[in-house]
Amino acid sequence: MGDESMTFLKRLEQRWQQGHFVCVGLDPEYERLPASVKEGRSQEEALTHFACELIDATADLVCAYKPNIAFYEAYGDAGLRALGRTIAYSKKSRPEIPVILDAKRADIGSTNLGYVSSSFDLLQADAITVHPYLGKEAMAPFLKRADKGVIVLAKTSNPGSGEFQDLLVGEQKEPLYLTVARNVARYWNDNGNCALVVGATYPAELKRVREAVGDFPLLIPGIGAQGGDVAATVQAGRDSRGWGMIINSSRSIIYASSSTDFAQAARSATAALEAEINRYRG
Ligand SMILES: O=C(O)c1cc(=O)[nH]c(=O)n1[C@@H]1O[C@H](COP(=O)(O)O)[C@@H](O)[C@H]1O
Repeated sequence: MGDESMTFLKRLEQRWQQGHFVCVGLDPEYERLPASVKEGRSQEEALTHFACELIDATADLVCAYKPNIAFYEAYGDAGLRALGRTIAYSKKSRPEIPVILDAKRADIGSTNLGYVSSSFDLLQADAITVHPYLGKEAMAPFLKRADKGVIVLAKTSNPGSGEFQDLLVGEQKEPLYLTVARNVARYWNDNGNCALVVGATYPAELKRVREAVGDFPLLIPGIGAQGGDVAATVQAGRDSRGWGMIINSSRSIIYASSSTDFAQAARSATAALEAEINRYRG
C-alpha cells in the first residue's frame, strides 16, 4: 500500500514491478460525459463522479493517473474544484498510485514558486509536467522538491513538434529534443526526481532518447486517439529492465463507451493496453 513518505519515482517503480505501465489520462470534457453521469448532477459533481468512477474501475491496472488541468480550467471554479476533489480521491483511495498533474508549467524562478505551491501543496499532485525553455536555473523551485516528479517535455507527440524540437543544435549538431533529454538526465536530476516526455508517435526519436538517457523514466503519450503504435513504442521505449515507461492514453480509455458501462469499458480498454504492452516488453 501507499506510504506518504514515498517519492514519486519509488511509487512508480513499485507499479512497474507489478507489471503496470498504463497511465490513464483524466481529460474529461463535460459535453462528452455519458448522459447517466450528467443526469441530476452539477457540472462539478459530474466531472468529479466521472473521474472517480474511472479511478475505481482501473486502479489495479495502472501505473499512474494524469489529469490535464486544461480540461478542468475550461469550467472555471467548478472545474478546478472537480480537479482538486479527483486528485484527493485518488490519493485517499489508492495512495500507492502516483498522480501526475499535466500542466506544462515553467516560468522564471520566483514565479515558479507559485506553480509549486498550487500543484504540489494545494492540489497535492505527486508530479507535474513542465517545459524546459527557461533552463535549469529557473526550474530550481520544482527540482528541489525531491519527493515530487518533474516531467520535462523533450519530444512531444503533436505533428508540428519538429519546428523547434528537431532543430540541430550545439557542437554535435544534434536535435534540440536530444539535448533537452541529455541535460535533464545529466544535470537537472540531482535529486533523482526528473523524467522526460517523448511522444509515442515518434518511435525513432523515442529510441534515440532511450539510448541517450539509459534507465530513466519516460512519460509516453500518444497511444490511442493520436495513433501511436504500441509495439514500436514499447520496443523503443523500454529500459534495460523492461521498465521506464509511463504509457499514457486518455480519450481511447475514458470514452471507450459513452453509455452507463463507461467505467467497465474503460477497465477493458486499460486491461487490453496493459496486455499488449506486456506482450512486447520482453
Ligand atoms: O505531457 C503530456 O502528457 C502530453 C505530451 C505530448 O507530447 N502529447 C500529449 O498528448 N500529451 C498529453 O497527453 C494526453 C493525450 O490524450 P489522448 O490523445 O486523448 O490520449 C493529453 O492530455 C495531452 O495534453
